[in-house]
Amino acid sequence: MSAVIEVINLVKRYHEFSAVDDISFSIDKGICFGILGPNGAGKTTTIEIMEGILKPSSGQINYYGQPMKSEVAQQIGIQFQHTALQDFLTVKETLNLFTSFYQHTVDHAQLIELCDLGEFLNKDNRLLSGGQRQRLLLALALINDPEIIYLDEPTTGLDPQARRNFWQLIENIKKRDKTVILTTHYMDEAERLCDDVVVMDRGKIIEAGRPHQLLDKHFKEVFIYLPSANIKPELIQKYQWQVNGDRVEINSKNIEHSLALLMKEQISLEGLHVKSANLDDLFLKLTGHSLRE
Ligand SMILES: Nc1ncnc2c1ncn2[C@@H]1O[C@H](COP(=O)(O)OP(=O)(O)OP(=O)(O)O)[C@@H](O)[C@H]1O
Repeated sequence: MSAVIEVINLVKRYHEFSAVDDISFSIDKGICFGILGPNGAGKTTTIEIMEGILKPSSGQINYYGQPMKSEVAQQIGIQFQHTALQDFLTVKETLNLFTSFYQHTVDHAQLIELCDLGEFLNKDNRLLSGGQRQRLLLALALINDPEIIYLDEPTTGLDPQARRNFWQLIENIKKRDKTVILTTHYMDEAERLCDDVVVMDRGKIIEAGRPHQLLDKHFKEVFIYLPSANIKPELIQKYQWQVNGDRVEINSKNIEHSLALLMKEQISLEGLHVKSANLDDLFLKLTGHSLRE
C-alpha cells in the first residue's frame, strides 16, 4: 500500500509550550486512520496542520510523496468540530451554497443517499437534531468528492443510536476507497472504524499501529469481574484480587485455570462477567490515566 500522507517530525510550539512535539507517521490510501488521545493531547493541532489551516513551527507534511501545496485544499474534505451553519437556510439550500465554493462537486442525489439526508432536506438548519447536523456536516465535507476526508471528533455529543448510525456512514465512505482521518477520544469508535491509529498524549505519540495488534502486544490477559458479595474477603486477600466498588476484578492469563480456581474455592459464578482489554485499558496502561480525565 502506498502512503497518501506523511507527517514528518512535526512540531507546533506556543511560546515554550509544545502542543505537538516532534511526531511522525504515515497514512496508507483507503484506510481509516485514527488520531486518539485525551483532551489537549494535540490531535486538533495535528490535523489542522495536516489540513493546511495551521502552520507548523517545524516539520513537513507530504501528500502523495510531495510537500503539501495549496491545491491540496481541492482534494480534501474537512468536517470541523464546530462549523457554523447559515441560519434560515434549509439543508438543500446549504448543499447548493457549498457546491458553489468548488470547481468539481459530487452529484447531490448520491450525497443525499450516502449521508441519509432525504428525510430532512427541507428543514431549516436551526431545527436539525445533533445527529442530522453531523450528517449534513459530513455531506458538506464530501461535496467536492475528496480523496481524503478529515473528521474531527465527529460523534461528540451524539446519543448512542446516532453515533452508531454515523459509524455506518463512515463505513460506507471507506468502501468507496476514500482515506478517512479521524480524531476521537471514544475508544469504541476507534476500535470499530480505524484500521490504524496513533495514540497521542501531551503532544507526543505514545503508541502506533493496528488496534488489535496493539491490544495483543500489551495484553495477554482478560478481565474477569464478579460481585464482591460472592467472595469471602480472606480469599480476595489470598489471591490479591483488585476490588473496584462492589466488583472484584481478576486479571486472568488463562481463563480456564481462573474459572477452575474459582470453582475449587467454591465461589459462586453468578453475575460473572468477562471482558477483553480495549483501547481504553491500553491508554490507562500506557499513561497511568484514563482517556476521559
Ligand atoms: N492558539 C493556542 N495558543 C496556545 N495554546 C494552544 C493553542 N491552541 C492549542 N493550544 C494548546 O495545545 C494543546 C493541544 O490542543 P489541541 O486542541 O490540539 O488538543 P486536542 O487533543 O485536539 O484536544 P481536544 O480533544 O480537547 O480538542 C492544548 O494544551 C491547548 O491548550
